[in-house]
Amino acid sequence: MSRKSSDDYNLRSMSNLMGERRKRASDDGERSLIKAPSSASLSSAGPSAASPAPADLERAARKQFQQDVTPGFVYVLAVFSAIGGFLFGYDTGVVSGAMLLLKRDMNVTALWQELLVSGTVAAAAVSALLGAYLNGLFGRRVCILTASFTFAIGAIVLGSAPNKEALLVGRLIVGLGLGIASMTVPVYIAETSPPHLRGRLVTINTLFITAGQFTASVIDGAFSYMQHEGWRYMLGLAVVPALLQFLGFLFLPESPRWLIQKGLTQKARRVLSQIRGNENIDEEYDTIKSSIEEEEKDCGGEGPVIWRMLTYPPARRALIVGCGLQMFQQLSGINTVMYYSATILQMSGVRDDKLAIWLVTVTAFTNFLFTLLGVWLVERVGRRRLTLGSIFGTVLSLCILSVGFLLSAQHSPPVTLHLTDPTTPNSSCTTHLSCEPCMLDPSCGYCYQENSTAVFASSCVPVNPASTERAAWGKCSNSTHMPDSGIWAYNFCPTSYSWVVLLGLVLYLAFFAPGMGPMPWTVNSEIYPLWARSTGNACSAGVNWTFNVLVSLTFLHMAQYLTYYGVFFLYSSLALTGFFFIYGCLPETKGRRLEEIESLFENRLCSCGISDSDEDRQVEYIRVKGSNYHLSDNDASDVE
Ligand SMILES: O[C@H]1[C@H](O)[C@@H](O)[C@H](O)[C@@H](O)[C@H]1O
Repeated sequence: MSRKSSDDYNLRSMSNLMGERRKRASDDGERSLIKAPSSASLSSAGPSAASPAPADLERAARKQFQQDVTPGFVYVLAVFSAIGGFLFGYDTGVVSGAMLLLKRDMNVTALWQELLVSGTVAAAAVSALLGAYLNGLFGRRVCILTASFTFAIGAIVLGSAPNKEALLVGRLIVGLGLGIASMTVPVYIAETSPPHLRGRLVTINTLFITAGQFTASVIDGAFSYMQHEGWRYMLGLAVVPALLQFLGFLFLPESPRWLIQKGLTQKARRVLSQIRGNENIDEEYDTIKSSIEEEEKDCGGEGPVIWRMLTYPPARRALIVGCGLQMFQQLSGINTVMYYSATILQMSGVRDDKLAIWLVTVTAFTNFLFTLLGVWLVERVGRRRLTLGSIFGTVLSLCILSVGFLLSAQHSPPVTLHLTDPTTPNSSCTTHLSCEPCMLDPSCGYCYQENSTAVFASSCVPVNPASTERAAWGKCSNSTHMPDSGIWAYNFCPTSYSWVVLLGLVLYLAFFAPGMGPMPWTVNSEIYPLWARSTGNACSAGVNWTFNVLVSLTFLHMAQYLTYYGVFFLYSSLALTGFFFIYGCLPETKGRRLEEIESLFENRLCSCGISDSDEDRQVEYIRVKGSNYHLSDNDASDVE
């Protein structure tokens, strides 16, 4: 919707709203507080003694609205949709623990491990793009049903897989479901929520992603005690939430916006009344309808949606912002931290593998807990401030992580015994002089003794090709630890600076999780006009999955060339670039109707736009019941 029509609409809707409010106020004895100003007074006169200050109006109306026009049904919709987020987190999180057991039960080589882990993410990237087409054609509800059905089939295939080829098929099926769910669920929640709750409800989806990751880590821990076939339960259990979502969605409605777009207006009205409870839906219905009609005139254009988006400046700017946010989310290294937190924890002195697995649940829980903080903050501080604060803290904590790794590297213990085994004469391990380069070489590990008073002999030896849990030969090759056997450090070095790394890890999650974790999904669900919403979300979700796989697959290789501190420093520079991008491009969308958000991307000098720009300062909106009215400059100065 253009700025002008949005303002006209705001005037109209505010007058209607005030009429309604006055009626209600007389019942409540609130007549003295809420009066209906005329359109003229709304746009020209400042508040007088007869009309209360806009801030009071807003407060009273918001209170009233929250009391009686937020039916619980929107929460039911959000929670059932967010099971898609839970499955996203569960399926991406559970595989690391399942892999440990699979390596024992089936002969999975390193290549197959990589295929099983990244096959899902790659399939998700492709199916997220496909999801745009399905969403436009069949609607959000059918897409969510398809995704949950696909998850359920994938889980059954995985749980009963007779060989690794079947496992790969199952992982690919799960990936197809993931891609569709990840792009549809935020859109569905955004389209069914009232504006004042939209941010919070969409953020619940990311909360469920992190809850899925946490649950996966607990299930991994619990089934790691099972000698055989524990992986079947780990991978197969996803069928339960998938079926729950499928059954739930059989009874839940389609998005009213999609229905109106398809001309199913009677049905759309029914759904709107159902999800808005006792609220008058005429105004919302009219806004959606007129914005769709206007969109068809203004940006109907010719050709595929992605082409129309690229050639229509507001949609193109929104696409840049949406994809940029998703890219910087992944470039900040979240999934490296999630996947390699066991290694980071081992560096801090946790040697016991079982304990390390359980401590991963602590990392996942911290991520969950701070995402919860994001759910609480998003409607209080807004998307823009939350994202900026979050990425700034992320940059700082990545620097702390980097410094921790640097200190550990500088004080890396030396290799004192250079041994060569006749069976591996050409091993690169003998060339490393300290633990740091030895650890970074994937074919070697560091074997040492702790607190030894004898002449301390530590060596860099090849890893056992059958299991990274022990050395190929020497003191660390015993699977049962003898009193005089050494400590096998694969992927980590003993260090006394682990507390700096741990501090960095905790701060990282505390800053990343409330903002950079959920906001890219939340913002993407609201910045595109309806005609471009599915395609915009599909592209940005595709970007998220693509960078997810790129960053997590390259971590170990990059660490070999740049060392750990180099990689984390690189992530922090990328996150800093993200900070400037967000500062320059992300407008505030809090409290605005989906139909008016498009105007935030119009006529900007910068390729994107800032909400607090001079232009926006002249046009202040008071949000009452999710509707806005347009104030003159005088009035704007009175807004709290
Ligand atoms: O927003 C989510 C969330 O923060 C997860 O923890 C992360 O693993 C995902 O990649 C990300 O998209």
